Amino acid sequence: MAPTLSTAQLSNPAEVTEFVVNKGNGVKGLSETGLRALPDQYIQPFEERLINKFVNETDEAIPVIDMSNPDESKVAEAICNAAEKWGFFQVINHGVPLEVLDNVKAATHRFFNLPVEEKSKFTKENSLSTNVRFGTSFSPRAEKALEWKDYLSLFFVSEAEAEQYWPDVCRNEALEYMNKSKTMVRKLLEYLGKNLNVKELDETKESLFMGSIRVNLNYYPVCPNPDLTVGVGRHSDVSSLTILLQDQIGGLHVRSLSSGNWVHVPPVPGSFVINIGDAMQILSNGRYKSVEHRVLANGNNNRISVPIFVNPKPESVIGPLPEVTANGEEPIYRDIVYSDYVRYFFKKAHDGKKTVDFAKI
Ligand SMILES: O=C(O)CCC(=O)C(=O)O
Ligand SMILES: [Fe+2]
Repeated sequence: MAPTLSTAQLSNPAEVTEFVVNKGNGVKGLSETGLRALPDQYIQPFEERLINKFVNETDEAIPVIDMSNPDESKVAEAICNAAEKWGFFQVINHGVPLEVLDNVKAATHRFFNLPVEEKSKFTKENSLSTNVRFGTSFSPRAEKALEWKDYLSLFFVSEAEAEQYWPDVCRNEALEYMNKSKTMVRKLLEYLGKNLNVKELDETKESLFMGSIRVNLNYYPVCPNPDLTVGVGRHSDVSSLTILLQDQIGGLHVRSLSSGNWVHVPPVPGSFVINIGDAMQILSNGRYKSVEHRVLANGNNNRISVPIFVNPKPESVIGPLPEVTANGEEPIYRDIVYSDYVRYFFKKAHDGKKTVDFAKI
């Protein structure tokens, strides 16, 4: 049965927070009450809502790269160019079986369609593992305005840990998705690394670029006033690389480095959206760009996405790679323990590109 909230409860911010955040109904539960107006705490400041003035006025588009091109040097060149000029690109014919993508999308719907009693077993308060977290918005306690999104975050430690703690309805599909994507991730990192004079992805480099992995299942339910809020606010990712699977609904926008316009990332069936994260921007001494992006709320459709955040190991020290600074290039970032960087990111609300300044010299 759909959850209910009275009109009086809906206009009381404390009651809404109790229902969405503490009781674990999420914005999906809120959306399913059939509410007609956006509760106040989801109303974003005016400047965060202006996106529609900028989109559709641009014919810019992020590159779509066919990874099956037999001329591998062309693929590598296109990827490195996109990483420098856009920080974002899409890949097709990437070698990850389409069935694996369909299965993880179906598993995402299965998880979010569970009754609230089941999902709330995985909230911060209830989850038996700190590596498994069902939540809403980005950081509800730090944010002045909330985001219209629920998520399940799965930090991979081991198959055994996942077996014990990840939700049954999506565990195998999320693991399969993560494992089957690794060959492609390695390829991308090899191409990006070679262009930085990193000769091979040995154990040390693997641990630095892809030493830890987090899979998120994101759910953006239908929103009563999508123009007043956001699905995800402006931010850049703290990963080295993010691999994103989106469904056919659309709504992800990327800030063009050359024009400042917000550019829509159109859903391309069977593709991945790839973006450079802050860790890679730091490791490459600013050569590869971790770019601002955001997701619009949608008034007509529910949307899901499934990012894989490919990260350094939490205990890794990241800073400009010696291969990059060997030729005398001045480092623009200091060395920093990756987990300190991530902690700083999660301590505050989404605020565009500001996190990376934390590592600036
Ligand atoms: O859902 C999307 O398209 C993007 C989500 C995102 O940017 C994130 O989870 O960091
Ligand atoms: Fe992101």
